[in-house]
Amino acid sequence: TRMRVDVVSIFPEYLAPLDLSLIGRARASGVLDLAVHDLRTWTHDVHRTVDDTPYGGGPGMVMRPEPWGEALDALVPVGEEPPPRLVVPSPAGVPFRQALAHEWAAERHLIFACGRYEGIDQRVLEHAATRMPVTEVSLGDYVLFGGEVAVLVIMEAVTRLLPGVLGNADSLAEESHAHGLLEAPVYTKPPGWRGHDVPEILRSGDHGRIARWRRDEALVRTARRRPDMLAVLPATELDKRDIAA
Ligand SMILES: N#Cc1c(-c2ccc3ccn(Cc4cccnc4)c3c2)n[nH]c1N
Repeated sequence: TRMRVDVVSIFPEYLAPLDLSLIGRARASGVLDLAVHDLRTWTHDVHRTVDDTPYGGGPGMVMRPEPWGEALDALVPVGEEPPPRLVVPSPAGVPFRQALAHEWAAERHLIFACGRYEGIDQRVLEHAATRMPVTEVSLGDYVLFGGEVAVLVIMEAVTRLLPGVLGNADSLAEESHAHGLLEAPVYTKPPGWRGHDVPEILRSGDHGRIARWRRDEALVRTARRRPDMLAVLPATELDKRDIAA
């Protein structure tokens, strides 16, 4: 197996979609070995308590350190080399981008800690960092209830980069953010649909002109929707299309 992934959550059923489609296939092909664990496995009281009131006051509850400590002890064999990476989705995390997906696709073992409530006691991450690399990561500037949906997103972005998971590797090459621009629009049959026609050029068979048309469309879209992405393009890319302002 190329990659082992452990996910710990108090809502393990939230991760059920990881059994489907591409990720299901990656698991079946043996390239990905995924296990989802219920954090309450590592509680010992009759109520299986995972949360408590926050020191310093404030609203909501905080996830207790003890169950997380025992969960990580159970999931990280002593002396595992290289150590797994612990990924903790959090509103306070570093932005999750394609570069991180590529980095994490090269890991042998990932452990995802799904927080809920107001988050996980920070000492869990501090202690884990003495044994393994730890990354707090955020999907974006909006507030979710917990880390589970972030793990679904991260797992999709990472798994599709594993060898043999994507059917035709070409679609990797063309994907957005690979050439630093947004994707050009895509079309398929019928050529005319509800009065909307496919751009003639795409049906011309002139592959040179089609490639140019797609790049122009990608640049226009990027300039309109994500000017921030253009700011970081190497100048040569802009010069090529002489759209430098
Ligand atoms: N990744 C990611 C996230 C989260 C996220 C992730 C984990 C947890 C665990 C608990 N919460 C709720 C919560 C805690 C503190 C303040 N506000 C909300 C989470 C939110 N929100 N937005 C993102 N992009």
